[in-house]
Amino acid sequence: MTPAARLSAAIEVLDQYLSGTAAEKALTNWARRSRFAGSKDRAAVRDIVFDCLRKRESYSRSAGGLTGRGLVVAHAANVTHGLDDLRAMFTGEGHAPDVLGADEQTRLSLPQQNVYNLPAWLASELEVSVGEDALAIATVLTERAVVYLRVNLSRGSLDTAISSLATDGIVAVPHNLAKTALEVIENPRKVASSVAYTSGLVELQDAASQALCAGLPVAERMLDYCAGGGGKVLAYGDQSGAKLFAHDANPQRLRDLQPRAKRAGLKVQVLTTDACQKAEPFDLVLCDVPCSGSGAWRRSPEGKWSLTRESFEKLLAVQQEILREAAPLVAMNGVLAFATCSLFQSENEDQIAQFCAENNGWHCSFDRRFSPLEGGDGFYIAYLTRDTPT
Ligand SMILES: C[S@@+](CC[C@H](N)C(=O)[O-])C[C@H]1O[C@@H](n2cnc3c(N)ncnc32)[C@H](O)[C@@H]1O
Repeated sequence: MTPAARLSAAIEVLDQYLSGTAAEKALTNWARRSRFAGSKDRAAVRDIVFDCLRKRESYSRSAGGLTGRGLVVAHAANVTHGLDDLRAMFTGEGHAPDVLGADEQTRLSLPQQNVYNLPAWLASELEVSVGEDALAIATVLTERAVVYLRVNLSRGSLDTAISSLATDGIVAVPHNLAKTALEVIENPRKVASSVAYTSGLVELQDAASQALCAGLPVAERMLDYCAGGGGKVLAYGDQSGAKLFAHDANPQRLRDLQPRAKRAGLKVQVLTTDACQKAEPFDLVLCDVPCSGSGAWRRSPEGKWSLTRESFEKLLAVQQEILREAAPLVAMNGVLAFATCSLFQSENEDQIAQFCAENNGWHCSFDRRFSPLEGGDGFYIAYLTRDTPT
């Protein structure tokens, strides 16, 4: 496909998304209809669509409306060099999008305003939570996410991983957020088939997520209560001698965990909810709860436009419910670690304050926010320590 034909495809996908289809589904539908598109075309169309989702508000302002074409015209104007380059893409010939109208060209020449690229209520939520960093953070969230790798130190050093990746054409450099973190600066799409990855020397994991796991307290028995694909329990396990357990309310979400554990050379015992109660106490229980995902909106930009106040309120209630469920599993003097990939105070500090106010015998012994301005995704971690009764 020509670059112009990829723009046309992105217009088609975005129109479907704007009429109510999830972006991933709209991309899959397009790929099924377009057997001629190779893997590079599919990746390029996906990149255009995701850029448009990240910058949906600023692009729709430039375009004078929220349409697939408007978003793609503004995207193209952002990545090409000047109006002549742009006109060369919008020729209406072959599979290229229609010629630019006079109105579209005039709009593109107007000065751009700084916008949050967030629904107004979420921009307010961000301002309340991070104060004067709000616009800078919202802007970082409109950029494409960096690909980070975690080096399994039990399998090899950072240097070994860098060399192994290089043999597969991948360039990676250490990142200062975590001592296990590598930032991929060339050929991130080759990672999944590289020897370093398939042999378990590296895993895909955000750098802030790695830092969060590395800081968790030392434990003999650690339960990851919301384990999902197991990213956190595996990161913790690589650096500790703890006996590892994993649970998730949705067992389907755990399906990648055992293959990943095997690749990393780790043993993780999966527990049902009942089995967690039989196996307690654990000296560390991590609750990486479902959240708005606001810290990771570079990766999943659709989330910022689909989140409603109602679904947000439900998430807040689920977060408290999970803390209530997990707390009895923690040993005396043990730690209930609460984590989100959210930037919002209401999902972070406020939840910890509410838990401590409602539950005697617990205190918050540590908390930390990771800002996307540090390079990784936004995260929050708090340790709730269970006090010995006096
Ligand atoms: C943010 S994800 C976890 C990601 C995972 N820790 C990782 O690092 O890959 C949140 C997980 O919580 C699970 N979950 C939702 N409600 C739960 C509950 N009441 N108890 C336990 N897990 C729950 C979801 O199924 C989801 O897999």
